[in-house]
Amino acid sequence: MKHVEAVNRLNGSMPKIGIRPAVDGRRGGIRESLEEVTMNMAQAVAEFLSSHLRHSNGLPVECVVADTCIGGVAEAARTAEKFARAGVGVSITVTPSWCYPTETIDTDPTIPKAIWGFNGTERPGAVYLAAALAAHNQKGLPAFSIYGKDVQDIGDTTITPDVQQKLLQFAKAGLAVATMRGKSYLSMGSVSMGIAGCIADESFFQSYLGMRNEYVDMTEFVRRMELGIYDKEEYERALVWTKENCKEGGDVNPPELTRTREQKDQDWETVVKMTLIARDLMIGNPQLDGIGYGEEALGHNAIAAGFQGQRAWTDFFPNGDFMEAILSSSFDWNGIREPYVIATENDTLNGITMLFGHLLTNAAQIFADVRTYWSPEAVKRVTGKELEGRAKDGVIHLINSGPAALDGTGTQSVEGQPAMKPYWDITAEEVKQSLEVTQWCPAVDFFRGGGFSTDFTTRGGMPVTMARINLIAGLGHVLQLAEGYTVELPDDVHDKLDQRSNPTWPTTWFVPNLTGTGAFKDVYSVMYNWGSNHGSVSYGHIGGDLITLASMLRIPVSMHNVAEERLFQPSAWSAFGASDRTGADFRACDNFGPLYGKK
Ligand SMILES: C[C@H](O)[C@@H](O)[C@@H](O)C(=O)CO
Ligand SMILES: [Mn+2]
Repeated sequence: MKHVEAVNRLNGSMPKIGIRPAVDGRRGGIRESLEEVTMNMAQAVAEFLSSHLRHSNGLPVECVVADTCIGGVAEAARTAEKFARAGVGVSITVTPSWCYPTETIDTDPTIPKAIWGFNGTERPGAVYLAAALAAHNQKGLPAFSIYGKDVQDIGDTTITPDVQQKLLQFAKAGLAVATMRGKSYLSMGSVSMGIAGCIADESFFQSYLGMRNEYVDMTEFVRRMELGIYDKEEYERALVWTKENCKEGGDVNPPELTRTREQKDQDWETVVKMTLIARDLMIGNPQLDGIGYGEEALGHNAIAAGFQGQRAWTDFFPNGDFMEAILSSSFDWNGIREPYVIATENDTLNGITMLFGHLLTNAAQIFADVRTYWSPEAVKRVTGKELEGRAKDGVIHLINSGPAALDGTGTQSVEGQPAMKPYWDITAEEVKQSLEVTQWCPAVDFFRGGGFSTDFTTRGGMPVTMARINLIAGLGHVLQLAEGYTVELPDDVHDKLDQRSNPTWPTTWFVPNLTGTGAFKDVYSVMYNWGSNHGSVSYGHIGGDLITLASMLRIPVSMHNVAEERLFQPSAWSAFGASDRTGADFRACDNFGPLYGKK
């Protein structure tokens, strides 16, 4: 299976990182002595970031360095102009020396910004850092502070590990902010079964994310299927691939609800067409121009989407599970490629959480219902077995029909452990294995129109982060997250518990890392404090990255289990209460307000 080449699927070029070497503007010795050291520092950061980061579509991350050191306002303005022309979406100012703060800082309010003030003392880089941050804070332009732990010698261009970690955490989150800006969330359908998260809150998308909302009625799928508005060649190829690679699972329906072989064969054709159509709706497809559908060829510039499905569609047509699962996965009949971000039930808030996770990890996400907390006692009662190992204090059952990416099987690995990787690191063998352990079961009674649900169980031992954005009247949007691990239960225990829920759906057994207090007192408390029916699961312990991203967007984080050392928010946040970081986050987000407009 080939890797699909890195391409930008959406309009607009990928955002760049702008590096700003700030210098003491005084001539006659001082500036001259600093020019080279400062520019070297900028080059070192540019080199470091572009060699460590890639965009989620696989394209390299490019850095743009200012033409000259920035000693005052004229050079700051020239740099801003260069950055605007180059498409810079994130800025990092670096300096080993004192400079004039208000003259040299980046004042573009919508660009996430950081300052690395070199920890040396031959020249006062940290004094500038503190004064420049004070200026940012005074002017309402929150910025991130990067200050190495150990003193270095002037001229030393090494980036110490603590500085590297901060640069990466900042840059990844900043690029996510810049990447989603100007893109769309496409609602295919509207509100599914009364789930409030499906109601697109346009002011959130516009003011907080800088995104547009686009909408299509689900009848658009019918029109495109009936009029043949899809690429017929691709459809034939997709159907052959699907028949060869997607194993139909057992039908658990009672005889009166079992669909005939003929109906099922037709359902396969429909779900494959739906997949092509949803993707074309999101990003367009030049092939459609060739068959006379120029407007459809353009798509909705959607970086994320959701499909209402239930019930308006699924009462009559096959469900969206195949479409959602395949698009959310890192491959299809065209090869191994970037996953699409698709929320089942058009839960926009979970869809955006998936987008955050995708842009931060570059990998696929698992969308799931947060369905059941199983205490050790309840498991014992039902199965007669004790939970053991990581599962010993109870587990949370994540399970939903729909878009759990097949990457969620855990058949990819990093150093022998299950993982979900960026598409360019995934091997053909890993894809094959994920298809082998997945069955596509005829949909159950919820879905009168048939369809096929993905059934697999996630391998245990994968470090993951479950997250979710919630909307609270009067407060606004808040993010919650829990870092933890997937676990595997012994087959007999798994089967008993799975049978009680829906054995035709994908299961992830999740155990959060506990801190012993608050929402992380025990596994039950995590379930109890979850803000909605859905969660999005990302590979890795990315809580720190999510918190950094949320702070850039001014979305407070209400619940997390991330150690203090990994929290990295704009420097102003500490002015809102340094000993109560969660409360400070709420106050700071409220104070500065959304990046792109009014609350
Ligand atoms: C099939 C059912 O309607 C499920 O889809 C339902 O339990 C949900 O997923 C609700 O989020
Ligand atoms: Mn659901």
